[in-house]
Amino acid sequence: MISPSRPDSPSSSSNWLRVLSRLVICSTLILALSVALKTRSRLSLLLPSFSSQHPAVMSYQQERYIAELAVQRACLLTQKVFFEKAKGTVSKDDKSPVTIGDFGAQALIIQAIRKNFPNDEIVGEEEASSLRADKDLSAEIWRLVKDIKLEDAESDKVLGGPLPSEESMLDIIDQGNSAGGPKGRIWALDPIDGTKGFLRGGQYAVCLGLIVDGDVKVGAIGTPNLPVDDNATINASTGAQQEGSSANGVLFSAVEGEGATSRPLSNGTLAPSKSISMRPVGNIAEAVFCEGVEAAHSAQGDNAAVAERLGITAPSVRLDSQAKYCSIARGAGDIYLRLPVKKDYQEKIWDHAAGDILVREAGGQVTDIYGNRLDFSKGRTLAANTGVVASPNALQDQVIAAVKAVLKL
Ligand SMILES: Nc1ncnc2c1ncn2[C@@H]1O[C@H](COP(=O)(O)O)[C@@H](O)[C@H]1OP(=O)(O)O
Ligand SMILES: [Mg+2]
Ligand SMILES: [Mg+2]
Ligand SMILES: [Mg+2]
Repeated sequence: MISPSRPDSPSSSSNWLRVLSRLVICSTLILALSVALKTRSRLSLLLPSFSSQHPAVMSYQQERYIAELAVQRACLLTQKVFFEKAKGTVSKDDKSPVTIGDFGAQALIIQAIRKNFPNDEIVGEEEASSLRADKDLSAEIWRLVKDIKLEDAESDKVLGGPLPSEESMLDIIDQGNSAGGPKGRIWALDPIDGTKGFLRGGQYAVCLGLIVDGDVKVGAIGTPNLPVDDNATINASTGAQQEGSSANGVLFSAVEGEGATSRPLSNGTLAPSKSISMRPVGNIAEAVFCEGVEAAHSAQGDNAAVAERLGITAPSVRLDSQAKYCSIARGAGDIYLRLPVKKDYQEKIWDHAAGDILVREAGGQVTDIYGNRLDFSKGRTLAANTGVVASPNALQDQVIAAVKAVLKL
């Protein structure tokens, strides 16, 4: 027969022990929870810098903001050069205006990256050795750079304010010397993309992309001479007819998984943005090509053969620079073809990084002529790719099939 247990029996004291140990576990859990909550609220106060090391927390919002603001400030410089010095110089065979704009814009943008993301690497198109050898040119660029600031003092401070000296400007230009590669955070910078367009008085772009572990995550492109109106007719010679006109000047940006936006360029804080997307095209024969102006940069005869194969009859929109990516991303044109002229030309990462994410986030695909995604992990060039084909998701397979047929791939 089993006797009933008494309060002082061994089984009753083990009950007490169990209750006590539960109490200890509960209070430890409560303590751990409160420490975690406090740490989280402290992190959220530090979020801008925290997110740069832990992108999942805030998906590159700070990077996008700095990229947009830095590109906007650099556009103040390029436009100053464009209106004061560049327009029409192509006929005089004087390339120095674009050189001034290139170096000046690269200095201003790298300064902003260094200030906000000091551990990141930068692949910039320009390097300062030729400038160190040309004291007059260096002094001229410094005179321009030192006076460029956003009208809003706070925004300007975020980018690091004015550079301290001409020497520091040269040093900073050289910090775009990263070899690129498959690991880490690498900014790809083209301070003026489409130098020919710039000199022609037409389209050019200031382009900045952030590549993380070989994939583009953030892009910002300033196109001072593109019309603000998405539906305005554009061609190679559409430019900023008048200095200070509010009809032209657009800032595009995109973050992976967050869509693409555009806003008018401004002199101070960022203007309100709107979301952009590629145009839905039901019948591919109704699509419009966006192509380069320079015959040396893409094979225009092959482009025409692809258009014919797809039944496209509308004339191509011809533009210099990554303004082509921007145009198709906002539905001002549908398909961007850059078919190779020379087999051995390797495209540069700064010529495509920002455009790649912009189009992908606007509902398109960007591949090479074989239909492979652009591979930004190979160093300073797209060594694994040949040519570029970009179009809305629904059309890409058809376009690639036509490209392969024309190029006999
Ligand atoms: N031989 C070439 N093939 C393809 N692209 C080139 C070639 N030479 C220069 N580029 C780059 O092509 C881009 C502009 O071409 P497009 O306007 O036809 O798209 C620019 O990035 C330009 O450099 P840069 O940045 O120095 O202007
Ligand atoms: Mg370029
Ligand atoms: Mg360039
Ligand atoms: Mg160049």
